[in-house]
Amino acid sequence: MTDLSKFGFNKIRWTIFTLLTLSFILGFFHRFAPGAFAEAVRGEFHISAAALGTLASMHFYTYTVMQIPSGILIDRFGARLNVSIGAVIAGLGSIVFGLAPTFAVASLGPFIVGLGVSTIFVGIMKSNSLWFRENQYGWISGITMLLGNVGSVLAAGPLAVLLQWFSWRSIFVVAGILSVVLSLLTYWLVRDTPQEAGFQPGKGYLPSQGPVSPNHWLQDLKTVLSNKTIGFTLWAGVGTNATFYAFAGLWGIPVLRDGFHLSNNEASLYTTVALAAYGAASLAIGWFSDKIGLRKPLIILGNALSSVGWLGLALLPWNPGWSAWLLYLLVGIAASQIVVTFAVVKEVVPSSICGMALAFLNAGIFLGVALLQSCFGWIMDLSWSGAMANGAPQYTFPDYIGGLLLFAAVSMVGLVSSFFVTETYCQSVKEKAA
Ligand SMILES: NCCCC[C@H](N)C(=O)NCC(=O)O
Repeated sequence: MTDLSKFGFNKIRWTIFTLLTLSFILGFFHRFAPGAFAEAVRGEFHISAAALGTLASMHFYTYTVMQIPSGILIDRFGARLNVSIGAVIAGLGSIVFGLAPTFAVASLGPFIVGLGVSTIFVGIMKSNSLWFRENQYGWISGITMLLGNVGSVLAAGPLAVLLQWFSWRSIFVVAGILSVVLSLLTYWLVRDTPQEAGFQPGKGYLPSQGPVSPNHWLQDLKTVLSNKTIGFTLWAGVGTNATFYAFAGLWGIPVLRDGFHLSNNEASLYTTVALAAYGAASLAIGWFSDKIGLRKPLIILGNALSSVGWLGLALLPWNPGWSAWLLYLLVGIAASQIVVTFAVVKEVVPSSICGMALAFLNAGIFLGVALLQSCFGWIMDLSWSGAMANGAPQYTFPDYIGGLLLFAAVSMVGLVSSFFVTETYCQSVKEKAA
């Protein structure tokens, strides 16, 4: 084995990080593209809005269901193999969607894409845990989240512009080909561990690396599921991050439109800026947590800010303008707490099974978003006056208060849970000898 220099080490790890991040960003393209291309796709297949919603949601179903299996596979066989295979599958799904002759075949596209991209986020987080030192994990997770978030912004505006020159079909086929190319590059250039890339252990700049777990995966899964801190961090993450995603992704715009008569464009500015603040705060909170060597106070602070934000949105007499900006930014910034939450989850289990633990938290947040979005709508319908216009129900601000109070309650449960999270001092538990 050759002992390469620190410069060589940095070059290899940033190449790995860049390749995995590009796949992550492409994953965001696949997640948000059906929204950007909604009218074009609907027009071509002559389908209703509900059918389009079902088509887009296929991605989320397979993605969520596949999180824990992906974590298990990544812990066993590494990020390189799993992300390479995942990116090829995602690419094929995108090509199937782009070439689909019928709506039934098109529905298969997001299903296959969701299956493929389900390996990417856990793959990158696991790879980060093996290529970056423990006291850099918050910072590198923050950069990962920030770049993913950039992907979601890119997927909205620039996609709509691309559609002026190219058909949605050709854009999906090209995205599919790009995924396949990224998969080949990942297989060629990514290495699961510094040792695999030829670095000798014992150098100061090398992160320590645990062995592959000797246990049956079911036993490791039991270890993850029975870890109390993981349970508490999940509640804390749902209280901040799932509530925010449920709001920014669905209810944050209609509440301004129905409650204050803002146009769609004016209202969407608030959620876009809140998402941008979330991305920037993710980087800051990860860096700050590593710097002070603490995780728990930031988890508590995130849930406290989130609770105040949701209570403010439900009960204060806010209006579009500075008070709305303040409250939207507050819940967005509080949601960045998820970076520290992911770091704790990685640190309270041996590194050999951290893929599974990260996947469990991610799946829980996805499920939380889906459930919270539905419950919010269901609560709105309970208070709805029955007013209709052009065949659609008409809501007013008071109809949104129940949903906002629900989010406040979930954040407060998260706040209580966050006090029970174990402080890791930014260090992983040690691997037990096999
Ligand atoms: N519907 C979005 C939920 C986001 C959950 C989590 N904060 C996250 O960013 N996960 C990364 C991923 O895309 O899997």
